[in-house]
Amino acid sequence: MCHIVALPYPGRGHINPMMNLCKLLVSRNPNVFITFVVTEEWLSFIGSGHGNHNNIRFETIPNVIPSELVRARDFLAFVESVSTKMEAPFEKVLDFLQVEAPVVSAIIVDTFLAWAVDVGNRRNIPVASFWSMSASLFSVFHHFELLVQNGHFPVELSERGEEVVDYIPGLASTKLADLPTIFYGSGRQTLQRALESVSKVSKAQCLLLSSVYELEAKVNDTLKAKFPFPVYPIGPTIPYFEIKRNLLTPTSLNIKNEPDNYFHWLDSQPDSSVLYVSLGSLWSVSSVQMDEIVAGVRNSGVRFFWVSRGDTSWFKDGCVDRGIVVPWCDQLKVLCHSSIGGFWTHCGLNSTLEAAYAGVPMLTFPIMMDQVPNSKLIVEDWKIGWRVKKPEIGSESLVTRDEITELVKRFMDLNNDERKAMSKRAREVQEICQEAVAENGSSITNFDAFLNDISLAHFN
Ligand SMILES: O=c1ccn([C@@H]2O[C@H](COP(=O)(O)OP(=O)(O)O[C@H]3O[C@H](CO)[C@@H](O)[C@H](O)[C@H]3O)[C@@H](O)[C@H]2O)c(=O)[nH]1
Repeated sequence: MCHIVALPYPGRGHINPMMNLCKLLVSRNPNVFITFVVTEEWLSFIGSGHGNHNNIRFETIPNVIPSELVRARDFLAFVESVSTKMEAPFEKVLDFLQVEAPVVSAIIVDTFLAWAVDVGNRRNIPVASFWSMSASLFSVFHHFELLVQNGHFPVELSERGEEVVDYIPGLASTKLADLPTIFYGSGRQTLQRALESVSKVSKAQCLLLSSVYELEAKVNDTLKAKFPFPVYPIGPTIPYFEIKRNLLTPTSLNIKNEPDNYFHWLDSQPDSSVLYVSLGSLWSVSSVQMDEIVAGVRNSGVRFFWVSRGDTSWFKDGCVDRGIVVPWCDQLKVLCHSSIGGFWTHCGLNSTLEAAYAGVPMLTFPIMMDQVPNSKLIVEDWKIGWRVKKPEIGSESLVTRDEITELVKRFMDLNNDERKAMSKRAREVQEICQEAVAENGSSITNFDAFLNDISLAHFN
């Protein structure tokens, strides 16, 4: 029996891919047993949804960090708590597990929980660091010194945002304004913590990337060459294994017990006619900008499926005749429905990869952090999306309702030649993702190699 302890960073965009990776591991090998460690609050959010897997069980640590419900209000305080308060209770969980059989064979930890690498090393337990963002971004952090050496850090984006960075190993040329906001804009105070986390990876025994090898081949090769230990791209770490068989039969995606059965609504819409709108699980845009987005999409006359995260104030006049507003949904299943023709996204990596896997073109509206370079990947490198919001050079600008209306109309017009080319490319990228997770595909091969490493204690 191979007992793995999984420790995700406490946020939806990190817990989901870690859970998906764990489900895949136990499905590849029935001798794998996983203890998934989250805060008590997070267990209350996810327990019922994920708790029915025989070989995955939960352990909790107390709520020593700010609640998920308020963490976006003071992100710096949240990052500091996560960096300093979780270690001691996590050690207690390990103490408890270590007197139990089976012994812990490995820890998989989110890269941003740098301290857990030291915990594993002190106890002689191999640590696999899991990076839930793009491989390209990992390379940028890992080679941060090059930005400094080339005079690109620190800089004012308003003066130099158009300058090109072409020296990060494996990374396609990119403008400074397309680098993560943590370097030059919002979240800057947490940069030091992020850099420490990435540099701590060299003390782990393996690196798991949520990247699809073929979609970031150069940068994945660079990282493999860089580290003395295995680097495994295993993406997309999305729940494709839960829908794979149903992909081509939309009505069978129906969830019988879903209280608001939005799949019925989707079933009744024409193919590729619906714009799916979701801005992820945490961040929000300003309310002035939100007014413009809602008005712009509505005025376009395009059908829409809107995830409100419970805030329906923008739709209180009830005027949603061509659309549906839900508090939350089964996102990948929705994206795979044949009526979905586009995704207005904030470019979180999970959403990005879910759209890529589903072959759905994107309208990109990054809010912060890695979402900015993800937007560049989507639009310029993979060519499966258009930008709504240009990278910020200087002060934050508003995208108006009229601009949005015009863009959404063109984007959802299936007869538009530019749109046709983008849809074709989206299908090619979809094929790349689906091949990566097919038997003998790059990600599945990497999963198996990782499992083999753990069971043979091959790390080092
Ligand atoms: O109605 C919904 C909306 C979202 N989701 C899921 O929520 C997750 C959202 O993840 P992501 O798209 O990555 O966005 P964030 O929650 O914002 O993710 C954080 O974590 C990501 C991975 O590190 C980063 O790329 C983002 O910038 C960061 O904000 C995905 O699994 C979605 O499938 C649902 O299940 N239902």
